[in-house]
Amino acid sequence: MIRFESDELKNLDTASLQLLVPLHGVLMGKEIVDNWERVEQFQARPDDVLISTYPKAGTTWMSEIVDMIFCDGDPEKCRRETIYNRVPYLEFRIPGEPSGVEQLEATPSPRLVKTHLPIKLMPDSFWGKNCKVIYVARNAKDVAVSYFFFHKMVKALPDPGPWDKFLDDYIKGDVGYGSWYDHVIGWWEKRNDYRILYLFYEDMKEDPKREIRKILHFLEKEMREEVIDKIVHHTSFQEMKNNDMVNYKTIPNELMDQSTTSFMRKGIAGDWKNHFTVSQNEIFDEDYKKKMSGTNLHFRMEI
Ligand SMILES: Nc1ncnc2c1ncn2[C@@H]1O[C@H](COP(=O)(O)OS(=O)(=O)O)[C@@H](OP(=O)(O)O)[C@H]1O
Repeated sequence: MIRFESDELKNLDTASLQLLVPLHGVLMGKEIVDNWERVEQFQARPDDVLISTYPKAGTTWMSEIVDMIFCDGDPEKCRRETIYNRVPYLEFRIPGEPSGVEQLEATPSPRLVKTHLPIKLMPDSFWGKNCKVIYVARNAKDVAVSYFFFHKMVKALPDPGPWDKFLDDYIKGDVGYGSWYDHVIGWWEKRNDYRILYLFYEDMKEDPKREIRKILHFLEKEMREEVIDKIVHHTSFQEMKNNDMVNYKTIPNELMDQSTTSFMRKGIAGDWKNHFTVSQNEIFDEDYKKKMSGTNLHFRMEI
């Protein structure tokens, strides 16, 4: 279990964690890259369920929904542990704590696994074992804003600088996990080759019950109406914001400083309109049109 209590971690200079290095052309945290062999050779199990997203697209939300399903809709069972111990983060690595791979190796089946890896970096074992994957995609502009605030909060990420600079880096894919475009398109193109359920954050906001039904169908599970309603309630933004087992408040301030902005920040579709200037939006839209021109993948920028 990750407790963020080790002496090694307490004495760590967080600046050493902020370095991004390319891995097969994708910028990633150096700690992840240093541990890459273990990730690449990870042994999936056939009943693993993988939750995959580009950062800030709704991973924690989906993780809580799927764990609620696995716990037959019992919120008390979900409160047994923090989300990062219930749904280990495959490529996670921080000195002094078990890595995501180590955590997963010690987790009994059926396991829920979190990843932000682009599909081209996925360990082969997930495909060999025909694992089910739930992918959540969120519109590029809201992800940019959420990722910017996340960089300000998380001391293991590089200082994002001012918003204008961060947006520029993000458009170019010069951020951790690389280009949003490569990520959402890469997973979209393979959605019919493997058992992938491709969902959208905006659809979940619009009608969470409808999307939870899709998840239940995909996981071949049935639930009574009132249990589904309970899951919708327990995984609403307000409930999750106040739930210390999912809002990351258990992480020490030195690693994640939530004093100015919270992990559960706004939880809406369309917040980008409060942050993009008219000119930033024009530049973004022009670049977006080019990069998305070859795909039939469509996003709603607001609902
Ligand atoms: N229940 C619920 N409903 C709606 N929105 C929610 C919910 N839970 C988390 N969130 C919002 O998701 C954003 C965090 O994304 P991730 O969980 O993918 O972050 S991470 O990449 O795993 O760090 C972050 O988005 P922003 O508020 O826009 O920053 C969270 O607020």
